[in-house]
Amino acid sequence: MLDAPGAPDRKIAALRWDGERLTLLDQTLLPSEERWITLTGAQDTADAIARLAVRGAPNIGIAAAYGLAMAVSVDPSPAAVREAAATLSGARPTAVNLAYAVDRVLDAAMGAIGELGERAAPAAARAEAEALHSEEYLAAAEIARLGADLLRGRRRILTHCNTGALAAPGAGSALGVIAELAARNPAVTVLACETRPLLQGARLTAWELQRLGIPCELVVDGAAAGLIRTGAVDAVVVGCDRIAANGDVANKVGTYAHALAAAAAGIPFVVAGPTSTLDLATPDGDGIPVEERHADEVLGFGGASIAPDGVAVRNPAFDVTPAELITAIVTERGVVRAPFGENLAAL
Ligand SMILES: CSC[C@H]1O[C@H](OP(=O)(O)O)[C@H](O)[C@@H]1O
Repeated sequence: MLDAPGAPDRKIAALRWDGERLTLLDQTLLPSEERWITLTGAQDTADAIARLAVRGAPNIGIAAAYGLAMAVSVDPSPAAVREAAATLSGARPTAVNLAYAVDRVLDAAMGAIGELGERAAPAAARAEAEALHSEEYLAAAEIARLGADLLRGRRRILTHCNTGALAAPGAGSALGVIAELAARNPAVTVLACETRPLLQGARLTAWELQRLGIPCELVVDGAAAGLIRTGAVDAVVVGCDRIAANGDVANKVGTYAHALAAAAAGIPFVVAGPTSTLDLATPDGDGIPVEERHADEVLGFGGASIAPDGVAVRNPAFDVTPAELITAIVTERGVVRAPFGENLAAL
């Protein structure tokens, strides 16, 4: 099985599709265990997205697309198709890729039903999901190329959360840029922020970079600003979960702090992501829904409690970085700079 229809098999893939079933590398178990799970439809796929067994904006969308395609194969009636789409769309609120992907497959299924009847819906839904997967695979390669061109000569790169093959097809988004930069310049090194509370940086990015053979130093999130201030970082490169029409970007919580530090230090702060993450219907960052996750994620990890019983918790999973702090947004259609509003609309 390949990680994308027609794509060359890769060492790391977060999900695989065999034409009928979606299998996921359960990312909640990494790096200690590599366990693949097989899904059957909308509910188990939505559950996997909600608990971050599969995660990362593009891969959330692709998983949901295949989850809907599997559901349509079971029951292609319009009511069942719409219910399955709603189940999947409700899995997580921030990454616009989820709604984008579900809407594409839903439209394909409903269009087939309208034109040819319910029996045509499964093939139409499957084809749309596979088309999206292939598009995202190709987008990742172009983002890596354009991002590495942009950052030519930058060596010490700080990144946040996980944006590699575990988050998006192919080489990923921001980590794909970093991998291409490292392929062109062996002196490239990465400062990977651990990314509390679910530790996507410590558990996933460090794991990916080790497998890619790219030097990486793991840092606690709170160390990033000081390292940037003292000149230890040449550029910050991060992913995105939703880009508003004015260029404000929602990304993993902690990203805004890195943007502030980068601006204060005068180094580039670069966002990388496919245009499936662009939400021109949302005027600015204030309109982006920021997922608030369960307090337990903050109160402990791996079964160990790290806070007193009864303490109150806030656990926003994302924050919004204003466009004025962003040097450039690297998409597969080109590198976008300020004025972001008109330049994003022109993509
Ligand atoms: C390539 S998109 C990766 C993006 O998604 C992550 O969030 P989560 O791990 O909660 O899915 C994070 O915001 C990354 O930048």
